[in-house]
Order: sequence, then structure tokens, then C-alpha cells
Amino acid sequence: MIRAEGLDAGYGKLQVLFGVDFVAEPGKITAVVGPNGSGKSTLLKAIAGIAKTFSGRVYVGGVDVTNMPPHERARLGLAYLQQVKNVFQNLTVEENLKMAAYALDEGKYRQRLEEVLGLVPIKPYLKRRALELSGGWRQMVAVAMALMRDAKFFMFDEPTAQLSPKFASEILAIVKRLADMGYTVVLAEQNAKKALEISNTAYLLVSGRVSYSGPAQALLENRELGRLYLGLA
Ligand SMILES: Nc1ncnc2c1ncn2[C@@H]1O[C@H](COP(=O)(O)OP(=O)(O)OP(=O)(O)O)[C@@H](O)[C@H]1O
Repeated sequence: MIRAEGLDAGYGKLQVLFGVDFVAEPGKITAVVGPNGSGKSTLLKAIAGIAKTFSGRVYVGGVDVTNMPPHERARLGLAYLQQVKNVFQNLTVEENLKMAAYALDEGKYRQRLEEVLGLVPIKPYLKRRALELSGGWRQMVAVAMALMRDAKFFMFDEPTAQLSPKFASEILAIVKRLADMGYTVVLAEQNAKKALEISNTAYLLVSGRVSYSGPAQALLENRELGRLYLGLA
């Protein structure tokens, strides 16, 4: 589970989030939606330790991580996946996966690799350099890397932005599979409809404050909030 309580967060002196209470449960997809600049990425970044927390607390798997640097949060199994800078561009896909699993011995690495390749269809690309891949495939490699290092809490920051509809569906299918496997999944998306359709729970952020939290389906059916903030007819 990921939990934030009374989170005030931002960058430098700029406060972006105001008193955000947030819970993402294992085995579920929790959507974070809202207009441009409402603080969706900042919420994920504050949980990951990349944005600054002014006050409030953040817990990952029951551990208070509020004062932990990002790499220690990652060691607890937290993965923050964004589309830029998500892989080592000059390495092959396989080298990327090896880097992610550096702590495993050869036998365990092979075993984990087979499991991960069963989940993320990147086997044909193992020998290719990451920079030769399209954004969608790189996103898949980033997911595979998180799985290689045994992540259990996945936060996706606009995973389908700039992807073709076909690729977007494939990425969202993997997002769904991770939740079905019992992992905690947070999905921040500009495309609210797509995100809400596959999510269990939803948070609507408006100007850095939670304007709705509850079942994703109910937000999808809320005509007023949908029209005002999500571009839904
Ligand atoms: N690194 C940063 N330094 C300073 N301000 C930032 C930084 N990143 C984001 N901001 C500001 O924080 C506010 C919220 O941005 P954020 O990226 O969290 O919104 P968002 O809801 O994810 O929007 P979008 O859908 O456009 O990505 C914006 O006003 C933005 O300009």
C-alpha cells in the first residue's frame, strides 16, 4: 500500500500540493486524474522522493519514507515510471535488465528474467540498444526493469502519452496485469477516460487539492466533474 497524509509538496519554494490525503491499495489500480498542471506528477514525485515534501507524511508498504532519499524508497520496492529518462539509452535492453538486477546471482537472474519476459513481451528486443526503440517499447523495458529489481509498488506517470492507440492499449494491459498480480499500481493520466475505465479507485486533483476520491467508475459517470475538469462530455 502507498499512503500520503496531509501532503504539502512542491519544488523549492513553490507549493503545488495542498493537504493531499491519498491511498493506493495492493491489487488495485488507483488513477490520478485532473487538468494540466493540477499536480498529478508532483504527487507521484513527492511519493518517490523527487519533489519536496513540506509537511505531511508518506508511507510505502507501511514504512514511513517521508525523510528517505529516492534510492532508499526504491529499495523498498517503489518504482516511479516516467516516459523520459526511463532507461539507459546506450545500453542494450538486456544490459538494462542486468543493471536493474545487479544484486542477483546468475542463476536467480536467469530465473527472474524468464518470469519478467513472460509478462512483458520484449524478448525480441533483448540485443537492441535502448535508443533504437520507440517510446512505447522503452516504456515496456522500464516496466521490465522495475520487475527485475522486485518492485511491488508501481507509479506510472502518463504512460500512454504520445503512444499510438494500439501501443497505449498494450501498456495499459500490462498495468492491469500488474494489479491483477497483487501489486500496488498508481496511474497518473492525462487521458482520464482511458485511465478511469481500467482503475478501481480514482483521485481528481484540481489546483493541487483533492476534489474527488472514490470509485473510478463513479467519477467516470459524474457528468459535472467530468465536464468541468476532465474533458468528458
Ligand atoms: N521541477 C519543477 N520545478 C518547478 N515547478 C515545477 C516542476 N515540475 C512541475 N512544476 C510546476 O508544478 C505544477 C504542477 O505540475 P505537475 O507536473 O505536477 O502537473 P500535472 O497535473 O502532472 O500536469 P501535466 O498533466 O501537464 O503533466 C505546475 O505549475 C508546474 O509548472
